[in-house]
Amino acid sequence: MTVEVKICGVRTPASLDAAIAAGADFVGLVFFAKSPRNLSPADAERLATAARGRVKTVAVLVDPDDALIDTIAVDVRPDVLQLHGSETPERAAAIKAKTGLTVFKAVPVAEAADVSAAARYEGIADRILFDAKAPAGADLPGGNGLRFDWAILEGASAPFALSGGLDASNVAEAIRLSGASLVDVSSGVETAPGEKDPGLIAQFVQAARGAAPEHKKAS
Ligand SMILES: O=C(O)c1ccccc1N[C@@H]1O[C@H](COP(=O)(O)O)[C@@H](O)[C@H]1O
Repeated sequence: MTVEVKICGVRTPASLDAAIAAGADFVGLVFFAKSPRNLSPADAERLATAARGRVKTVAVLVDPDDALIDTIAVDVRPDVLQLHGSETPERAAAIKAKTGLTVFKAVPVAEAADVSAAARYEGIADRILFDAKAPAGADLPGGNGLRFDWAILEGASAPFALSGGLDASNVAEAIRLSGASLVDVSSGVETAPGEKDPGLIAQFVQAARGAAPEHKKAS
């Protein structure tokens, strides 16, 4: 099984090109004012236009209102909406119905009970994205470079995505322990918050491609 890769927080044409050259499947465009990766809809539209037909784009949103969703869906035209806030299953379903887009729902994880709680999004979200729970009072709900115990995902319903503190040195182990079919990285391919590094992006994609979940490996 090939594990898909998402490079999140792409802000420049050079970073977009680096992700495509490395063979990423998705790039994430972040719409969250407090993030060092935040984009205006106009800048995101330019990047999404450059990406079209080369790599899938994911709009990363945190509790978006309908006006922002309309702007993103009409102007940016991403392939996927990633809901990274406290959106309820009902809200996620309404956003999916309104836009007709694929929806990834991020679920914050600190312990096994958080993984079970993701079941309420089954049949609504196209993919659950398990991300490390941000510390209380953190500015960002994601993109903090924090990880959690990947082994607690062993019983999660597949297919799911994994993020939180991944980098080229640990992504193969994360895939092996969790069984994730998509891995998502932001801080782990940066030299400073919001500054993507082409070499780190290439190393990350290569490391993820070489990995296979434990239970999928040939004996
Ligand atoms: O990256 C951000 O700035 C961000 C802001 C708001 C919501 C989500 C965000 N990113 C998501 O966080 C994880 C990756 O984080 P990291 O690799 O630990 O830095 C991933 O799901 C991003 O899509």
